Amino acid sequence: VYHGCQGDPREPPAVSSEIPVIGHLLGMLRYGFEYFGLQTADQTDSKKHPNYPIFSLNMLFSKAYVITSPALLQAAQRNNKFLSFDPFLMTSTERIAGVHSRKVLKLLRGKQSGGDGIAGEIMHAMTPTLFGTALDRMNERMVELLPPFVDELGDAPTLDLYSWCQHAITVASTDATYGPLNPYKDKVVEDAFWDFESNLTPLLVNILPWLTARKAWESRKTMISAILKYYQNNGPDTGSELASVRYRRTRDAGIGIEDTARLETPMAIALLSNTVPATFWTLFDLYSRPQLLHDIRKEIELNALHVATDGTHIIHLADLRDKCPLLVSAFQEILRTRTTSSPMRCVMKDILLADQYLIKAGTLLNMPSEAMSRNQDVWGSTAAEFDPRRYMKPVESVEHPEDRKKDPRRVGGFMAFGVSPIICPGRHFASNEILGLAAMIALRYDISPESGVWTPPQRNSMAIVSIMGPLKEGFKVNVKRRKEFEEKRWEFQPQEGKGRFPLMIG
Ligand code: HEM
Repeated sequence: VYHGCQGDPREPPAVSSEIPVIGHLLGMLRYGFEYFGLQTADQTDSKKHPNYPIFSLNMLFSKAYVITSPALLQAAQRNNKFLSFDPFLMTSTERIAGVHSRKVLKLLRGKQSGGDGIAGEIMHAMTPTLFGTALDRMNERMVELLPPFVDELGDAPTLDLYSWCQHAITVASTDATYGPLNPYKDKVVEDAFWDFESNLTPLLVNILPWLTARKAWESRKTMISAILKYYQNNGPDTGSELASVRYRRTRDAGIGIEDTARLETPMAIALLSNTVPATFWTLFDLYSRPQLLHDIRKEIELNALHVATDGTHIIHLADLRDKCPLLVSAFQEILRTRTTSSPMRCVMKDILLADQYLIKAGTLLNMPSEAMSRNQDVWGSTAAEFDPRRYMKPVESVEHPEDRKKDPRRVGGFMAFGVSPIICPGRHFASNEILGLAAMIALRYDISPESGVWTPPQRNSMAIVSIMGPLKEGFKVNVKRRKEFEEKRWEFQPQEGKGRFPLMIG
């Protein structure tokens, strides 16, 4: 528990809000975790947002420190054992998943907070299910499902590209995870999930949620009963290792089947809420740059497209990974420039960060990517620019000799998949899915915005857990089949043991 500001001169400087006392709290309710990033230095408004390496925000009953410098981010990483994610995990278990049993919450809570540490164990057990042969199996299923969606893309001349991404990714990702009895196969359950995910803020605020968060509350009920049915029909037996490991570990810990179903609701958030907007922005950022799109099409066509004797056009995923460095680099640049990742930890003990700044036990520590992703110490003088070749190794950039001097490793600045030691284990599955889809669409279709201009659409701040800028409304586009690839049969070919992408992590 934080006992108020002690006024220690070593504490980071406080930043005031326009509305006294409750301003920062209201800001968080309005903008979600993105609010912390909005407080960091901004070239257009440098007086209101002083360029401190760390500052504090008084939040009525608590205090949050916001780190904006990569050096202090690394200092925080060195003190990781005093920074905990557990309180957030428990809040999300209660408010998002809706688990209220004291006994179950104690089982799940971290050992350092007096619990049995089961939530941490389940998380730990998931990591190997998203690598190696388990990842191969999920990729195989996922890429079987995507081509029919891409085939249909050209059927209607105008469509909402965001809804299209949402439906295709939901079907392919949940089927690859849950198998033939996938509870999200039912469109009612799919729609319930997106109503739930897009309205999480009132659930988290938790004031009479059955009234104030009605949509999310009702949608969650629909999801839970579908997941329960999936368990009753032994769905995990025919699902991925990810689904069966989560089910088994939870049940083995002594948690009842209904609470196990509740605990499964946040899994769909991890699986979908970043991948969908990341797919949309990947398409948006490639199609809005005609020269880059042209270069990437050429790269894929030359290196990853194979034509079988019966004329089937096959995109090899391992070739996208190993032989299309521009595509992989541009994807990471899109993640760097679009992410609103803002890792948050609870401070468990007073820490003197970098021998200079005192951060006090019971406060929150936030590390918003807005500041880090654009920091010149990390990214050099082009930090503010979109450079699709930024991550290419020297040998890969024959056409661009100026890239030879670049060091592809950037410590402390790439935040899209989190910061060590909490790094997204689903990043390889997501990259296979997003890059496979983007590659096939790029070859087969021309896409232009219905409005005539690629103006970035508005984002939905109520979808508080997504860090990839989910949209508030859709984005209408015109789609035209490219002449050279009309009327062809298309497939993906995954390759055993080659599912991991060489991605940057923070
Ligand atoms: C482009 C897509 C994705 C992005 C940008 C992304 C991003 C992230 C980030 C930033 C974190 C760390 C959160 C924090 O520190 O507070 C995270 C954690 C996590 N992600 Fe992802 N993610 C993506 C896709 C996926 C997928 C497809 C899965 C599952 C198959 C997944 C599963 C997870 C899990 C389980 C964690 C928690 C890890 C832990 O606590 O140790 N993610 N992700």
